[in-house]
Amino acid sequence: MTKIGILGISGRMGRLLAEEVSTAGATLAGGTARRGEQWPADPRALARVSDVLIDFTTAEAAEPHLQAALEARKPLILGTSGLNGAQEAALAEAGRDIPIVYAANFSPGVNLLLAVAERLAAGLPPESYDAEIVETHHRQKIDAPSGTAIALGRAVAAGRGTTLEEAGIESGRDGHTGPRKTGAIGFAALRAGQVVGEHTLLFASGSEHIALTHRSFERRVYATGAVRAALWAVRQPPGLYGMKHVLGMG
Ligand SMILES: NC(=O)C1=CN([C@@H]2O[C@H](COP(=O)(O)OP(=O)(O)OC[C@H]3O[C@@H](n4cnc5c(N)ncnc54)[C@H](OP(=O)(O)O)[C@@H]3O)[C@@H](O)[C@H]2O)C=CC1
Ligand SMILES: O=C(O)C1=N[C@H](C(=O)O)C[C@H](O)C1
Repeated sequence: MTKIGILGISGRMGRLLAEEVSTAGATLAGGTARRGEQWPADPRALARVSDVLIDFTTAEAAEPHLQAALEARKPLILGTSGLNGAQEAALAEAGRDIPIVYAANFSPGVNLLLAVAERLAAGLPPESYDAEIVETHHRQKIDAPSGTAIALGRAVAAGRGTTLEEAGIESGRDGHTGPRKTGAIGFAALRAGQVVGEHTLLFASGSEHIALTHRSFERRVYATGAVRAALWAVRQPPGLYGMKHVLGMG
């Protein structure tokens, strides 16, 4: 049985991941947490006794976790959001040595939505159709825009044959912003109550709107996907993969 180690096992996602490991017929190798009260805080020790690691923690913690996976030569499933460019570049580098599945969202629905977003963007010229992404999450979420919102923005940019950085980002508009920049991709983030995760992608021209909305009603959908990715990753050669590869959409 595959031994799965969970980095961040005390968290909202970590607790569900621990349940999903046994549901999927795998073994829980152990877990870590920041405070180390119930669980130890040493990712290296966990990596040594695990066949594969799953990380749902913070961007700050993701770096030492990546090092632990690299040192132990164990696959890593990374669901943590809020990584910066340098941290994402380090993942690409590490993918030369170990299998890594890095996904902003492990739900099947969101990964299909990403594919549809890219397709739609390819057919809707940016001169006529403004792309706006609105996301809503629970009040505890510490990063914005969400990883999924950024992934949607990247999908739109890819469909338009460019990158998010080149297209331009308009985020958190406030005050005298001036008119919208043609081709820019807009982001708005709401934090309210205990919303699990909602994302809407809007394409709006002067004469029509297309709005695509995904709502998660329970976090378990992410946990199930991440454990599925872990069982897939142990059979893969080194590489940086996404959930689309796990789902056979790559
Ligand atoms: N890709 C996807 O599908 C999804 C991604 N996420 C992302 O997963 C991450 C975690 O979300 P969530 O479970 O809600 O967060 P929580 O705050 O509930 O849990 C965070 C976990 O990480 C641990 N942790 C925090 N800081 C450190 C640190 N410096 N070193 C080691 N461990 C640390 C915490 O330990 P302690 O309890 O001791 O503080 C806790 O176990 C977020 O980035 C979120 O955006 C969430 C859902 C789906
Ligand atoms: O923090 C969360 O809760 C979530 N984070 C991920 C993100 O940033 O997109 C995935 C999901 O939306 C839930």
